Amino acid sequence: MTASSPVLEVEDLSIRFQERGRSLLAVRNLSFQVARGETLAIVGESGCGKSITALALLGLVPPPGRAEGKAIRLEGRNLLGLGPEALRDVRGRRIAMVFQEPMTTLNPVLTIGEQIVETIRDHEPASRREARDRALTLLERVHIPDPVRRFGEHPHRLSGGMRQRVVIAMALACNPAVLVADEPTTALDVTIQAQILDLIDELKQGGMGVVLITHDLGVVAGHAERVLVMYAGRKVEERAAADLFATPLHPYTRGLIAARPRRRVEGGERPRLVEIPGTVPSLAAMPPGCAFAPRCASATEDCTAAEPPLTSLEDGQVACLRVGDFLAPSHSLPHARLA
Ligand SMILES: Nc1ncnc2c1ncn2[C@@H]1O[C@H](COP(=O)(O)OP(=O)(O)OP(=O)(O)O)[C@@H](O)[C@H]1O
Repeated sequence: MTASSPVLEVEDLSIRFQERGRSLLAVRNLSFQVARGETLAIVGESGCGKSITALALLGLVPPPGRAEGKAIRLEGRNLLGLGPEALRDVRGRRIAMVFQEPMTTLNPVLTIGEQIVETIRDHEPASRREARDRALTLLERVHIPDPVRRFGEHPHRLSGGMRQRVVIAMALACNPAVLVADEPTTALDVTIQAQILDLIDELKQGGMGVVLITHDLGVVAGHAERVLVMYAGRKVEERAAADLFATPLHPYTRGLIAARPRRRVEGGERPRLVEIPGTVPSLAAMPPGCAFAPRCASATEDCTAAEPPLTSLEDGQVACLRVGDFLAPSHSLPHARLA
């Protein structure tokens, strides 16, 4: 593999669960790539398959659920089909994950320092002293003030934002090639959210690829180069972030953008939040054709007849039968043209 090849390549990933004797696909035929130093945001409402995709990247789909397909290639190595030992070795060392709630990762009875030292020594033959020095450097890297004092403190002494910084420090302990962050800021207040996202931006300057999972498109703006929109387990649009915000193509993406909470402009009214009507269908009751059709104001009869294929654009992909109409010259969509 070369320096310019993607650090992570997912090819035709499906995730299967068994429920009451039925086999259900929570994720279907998902493909994407992440380059070095790039953030790919995966967005969609609750239940669209974002978290289970994140878990699959780390080989953590809870059994009897199963990830299947062609490849989850990390630095050129296919993780699909690796045994539990080999996966455990890759996890933490080459790919690491940060969850929404830091206390799910932190052990309340160990000090911050002990936990980072343990993480380092789990993966590398470092002496206690070396691991301690590296832990202190990591605390500095994630901008924890007074790291020597914090090293000896327990997690409950820290604020939510500081705890999330510690979790990120642990994720970085072995210099992973890819960081998967699943709603890393949802539990935090708005100012702290921005600081954590800025920190992730800073860390990826070193070449780490980032997969940022969120239901909130507001989080994505300014913090992701590309955006993949999922609906009912499927990719429905993938574009460069700037293009997606300027000219969203899939009606679901447009709905998510309209539903995005926005701040009030000084002196003005808070922009109205437009909810997408209806809810994400359950896996056991997928509607025929396009899964979004029952909630879509643009849907026609054709949309319920067959599932729309994922169409390539010059700058990405979209799965909507009506995309040709949205791309017509009267629709001023300057960046998007069919490839
Ligand atoms: N262990 C499991 N067993 C059966 N089905 C599951 C399991 N985990 C997830 N699913 C199903 O997979 C689908 C996708 O769930 P997932 O949690 O990935 O969605 P999400 O978009 O991340 O939503 P959220 O933001 O609420 O986590 C859902 O329909 C869910 O019911």
